[in-house]
Amino acid sequence: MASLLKKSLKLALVQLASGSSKTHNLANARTKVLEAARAGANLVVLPECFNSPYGTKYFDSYAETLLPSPPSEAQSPTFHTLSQLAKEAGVYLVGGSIPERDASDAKTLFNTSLTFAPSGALLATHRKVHLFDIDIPGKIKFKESEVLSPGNKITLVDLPEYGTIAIAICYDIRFPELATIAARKGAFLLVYPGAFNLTTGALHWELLARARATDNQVYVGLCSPARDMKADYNAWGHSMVVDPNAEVLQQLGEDEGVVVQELKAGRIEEVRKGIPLYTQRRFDVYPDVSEGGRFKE
Ligand SMILES: NC(=O)CCC(=O)C(=O)O
Repeated sequence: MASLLKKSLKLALVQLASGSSKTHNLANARTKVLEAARAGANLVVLPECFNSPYGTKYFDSYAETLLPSPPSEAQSPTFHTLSQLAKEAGVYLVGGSIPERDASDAKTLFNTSLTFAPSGALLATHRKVHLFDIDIPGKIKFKESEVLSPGNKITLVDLPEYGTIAIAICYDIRFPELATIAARKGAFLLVYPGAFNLTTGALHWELLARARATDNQVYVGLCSPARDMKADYNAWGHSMVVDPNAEVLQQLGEDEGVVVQELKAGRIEEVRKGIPLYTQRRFDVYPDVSEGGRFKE
């Protein structure tokens, strides 16, 4: 059986400490991505909302317009920084996410991830599909939908030398259908830039990463901002890489840092041979969600 991951790849997760200065956040991202590239990374991931503080009151003032593509420098300094950086570092770069302003309706905002090739070309755009609306009394209330609109597609990205990865953002990880469709379409890695918090991070961050790996027998990478107890929103941190057998290969703590992990060609097939879910599914009993006809690439 051909390996989904065609050749071994070094994945880097950059757990960035972002603050209120977009200029500083972009410069810091550049320093850390170049550091990851020097450590041998082929694919580098930044956190959710890496160029701004995370919070509904910030999205409008930090938002950038991404269309027409490529946007001008004035429309999206972040697009240009990431594109140049991918090229300078010679890596595939999943640019975490940024607040995006719809080009045709200035009031409409999205939480959007941009992925660039080592040539600097934009490969994919993912708008967060499931907005983070929760209310746990006495703990945390957050309502992204007050200011953001949801995306409406699953995002698969072909990295020609390596294979296909799937990009989704944070709360998207709670919806197993999205991950399963991506895996059944051939993704070897599910990447989630994400900013969990001290309540749900402690409960579910690792659990969800390992669950999505277990369900789908693929690699999973979660990339968080560093924790800042002076910020309005305290990110959980703990960026982690999980293998197709749900083992946590590496995990950061709360502080800024970079983790570089080799993903091995053949490992997915080894795990699937041992526990052959892929040949045991009962689509005569329940539908194959990846063949539902509503899948949009
Ligand atoms: N930024 C987010 O989507 C946070 C998601 C989260 O914390 C969760 O528990 O889910």
